[in-house]
Amino acid sequence: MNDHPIAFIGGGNMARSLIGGLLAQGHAPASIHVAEPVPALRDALRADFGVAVFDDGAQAVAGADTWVLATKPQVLRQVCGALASHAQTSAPLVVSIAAGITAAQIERWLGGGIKVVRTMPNTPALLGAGVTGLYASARVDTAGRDFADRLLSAAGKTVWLADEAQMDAVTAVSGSGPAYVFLLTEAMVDAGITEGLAADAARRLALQTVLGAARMLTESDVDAAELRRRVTSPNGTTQAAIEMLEAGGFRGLVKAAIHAARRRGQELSAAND
Ligand SMILES: NC(=O)C1=CN([C@@H]2O[C@H](COP(=O)(O)OP(=O)(O)OC[C@H]3O[C@@H](n4cnc5c(N)ncnc54)[C@H](O)[C@@H]3O)[C@@H](O)[C@H]2O)C=CC1
Ligand SMILES: O=C(O)[C@@H]1CCC=N1
Repeated sequence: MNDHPIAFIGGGNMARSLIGGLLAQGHAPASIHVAEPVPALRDALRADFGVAVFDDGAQAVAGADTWVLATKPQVLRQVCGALASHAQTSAPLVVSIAAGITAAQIERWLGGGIKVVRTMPNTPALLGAGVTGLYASARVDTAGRDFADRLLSAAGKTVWLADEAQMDAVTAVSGSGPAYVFLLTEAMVDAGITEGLAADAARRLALQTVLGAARMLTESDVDAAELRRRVTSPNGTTQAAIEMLEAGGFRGLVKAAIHAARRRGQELSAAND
């Protein structure tokens, strides 16, 4: 797929992460076209990646048989409307990364009869350490699914879903998920400073702890609950901390947060239809 032309519509943060992954996989920069209205972002894309940049979507999709929709959900209807006649002519495989917006909405906005793969990557894609949930609409054949899988594999792991209704839950767990880990890290650093550590020491201790814990989670067969138990000595320091988190409703709060994110995904679909 390395010279297979791909058009990105939107050249913001996530598009940059995916483009970085494609280039690391050996994709030819000249075969990546990006439509991005902000001149400074276009300049940065050209300078950083050597990709072909355009201020107009129609120019970017010319000759590309895969389109990646990477704008905010709020502008996607308008973006698709402007590209509908091109979609009808060239019948591309359309891969969306937009939160909330359904495959059926995209297909309708592009004039109908279009192959759409709806995906939800996350920002560790920048390091090739992301994870993406994917759902293919019925029109997408095996070759289209394989292509989408390879495209998103450049950003990390892939998880296919048979039921599109689950995509908002994917968004809530892994799409938004890095922010939860960052918030926990911020809170750990702040608390360390409150307990008397220098800011730099608190930061280094917290960051390496998150990295080490993530590696233990992903590099061993032991589940999170058992790993937690192994840190928690009876009547020890961890037990004191965990009891405080449980008493404060930590698990319920995480559930409520993820539910709120899933609901917002559904609202984005309805509000931008
Ligand atoms: N940031 C994240 O962690 C994740 C974001 N997403 C989804 O990715 C999409 C993009 O998000 P970000 O990259 O964070 O946003 P962003 O704001 O960094 O990028 C969107 C880009 O689209 C450009 N744009 C606006 N109108 C356009 C048009 N008519 N044609 C072409 N480009 C246009 C904007 O100038 C901007 O650079 C969103 O739909 C979001 O739901 C998905 C997974 C994770
Ligand atoms: O916050 C958002 O809406 C996007 C989708 C997942 C991560 N960022």
